Amino acid sequence: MSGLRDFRGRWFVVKIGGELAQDRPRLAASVGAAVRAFLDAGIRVAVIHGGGPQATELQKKLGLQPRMVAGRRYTDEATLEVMKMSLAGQVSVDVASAFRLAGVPALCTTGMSAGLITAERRPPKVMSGAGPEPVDLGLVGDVVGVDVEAFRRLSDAGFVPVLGSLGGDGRGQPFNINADTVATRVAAKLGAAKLFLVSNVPGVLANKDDPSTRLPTLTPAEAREKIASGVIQGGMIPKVEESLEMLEEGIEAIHIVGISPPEALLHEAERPGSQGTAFLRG
Ligand SMILES: Nc1ncnc2c1ncn2[C@@H]1O[C@H](COP(=O)(O)OP(=O)(O)O)[C@@H](O)[C@H]1O
Ligand SMILES: CC(=O)N[C@@H](CCC(=O)OP(=O)(O)O)C(=O)O
Repeated sequence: MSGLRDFRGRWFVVKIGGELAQDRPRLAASVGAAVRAFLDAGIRVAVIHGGGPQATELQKKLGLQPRMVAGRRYTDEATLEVMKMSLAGQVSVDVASAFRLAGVPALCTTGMSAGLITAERRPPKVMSGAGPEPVDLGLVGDVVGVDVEAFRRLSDAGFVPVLGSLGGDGRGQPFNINADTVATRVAAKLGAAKLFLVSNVPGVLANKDDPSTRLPTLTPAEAREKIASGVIQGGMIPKVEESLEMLEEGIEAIHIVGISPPEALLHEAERPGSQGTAFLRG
């Protein structure tokens, strides 16, 4: 067990899945309260949020057909407009509202602002689960830079930077980026002590349909075995794969955790493995 004060002056990065932003009071009571406690302990916090379900709903309202390829959204010009509207609009304001409720000074924007997240267009790639041909996802970006100094200045000024998962290149072209990807890259570049991927499940489950089968801790070797044996599937695969890659780049611990009970995130930070799944190095 480690006290939060042991992390004074270090960074914690928290990723919020879009689904969680749909219930603001619940988000405030769980993630909001935990972030408030981190700040009170002198920890620097950055937040990345997604907005997948909201974007899908808006696409459908506009008569557009969402096209997901191996968990990533094919993004043409019209889809990028939808991502701007949902990530920088609806979800950003809903997340700001939850943090306001929790007394957290969140500055909500996207990675497009200043030079926070630099991205470049992802070249066509063969993707696991999407056949043998390289897939061109359109205006989807890879993170190639994080302005660590800008994060630090916002934190020094008393703000919690909260970013929707858009990034831009030197010519100002915005790209849609998976929010788990942004969060893992930001955590690695900030040298974060902890990354929390807060999702709609309580952690990695031995049986994905039974929340009582949560695995408290996983080493990289165990996690790879669980992917190979099919225990970890679907949306959880990229989350775990990216996490393992980032552990190698220096993040000390990654926690996949839910928001039920509301104290789950805070208790997981204090006692790794008590409420979620903690990935620990080696
Ligand atoms: N072993 C597993 N443990 C937990 N969740 C799993 C597992 N295998 C597959 N999943 C699925 O992964 C989903 C979480 O990924 P995703 O929907 O991409 O989350 P988010 O929107 O928070 O990024 C869960 O809702 C669950 O359906
Ligand atoms: C390229 C790509 O797939 N981008 C994601 C960005 C939002 C996201 O990641 O939202 P969640 O965290 O709610 O899943 C998307 O368009 O859905």
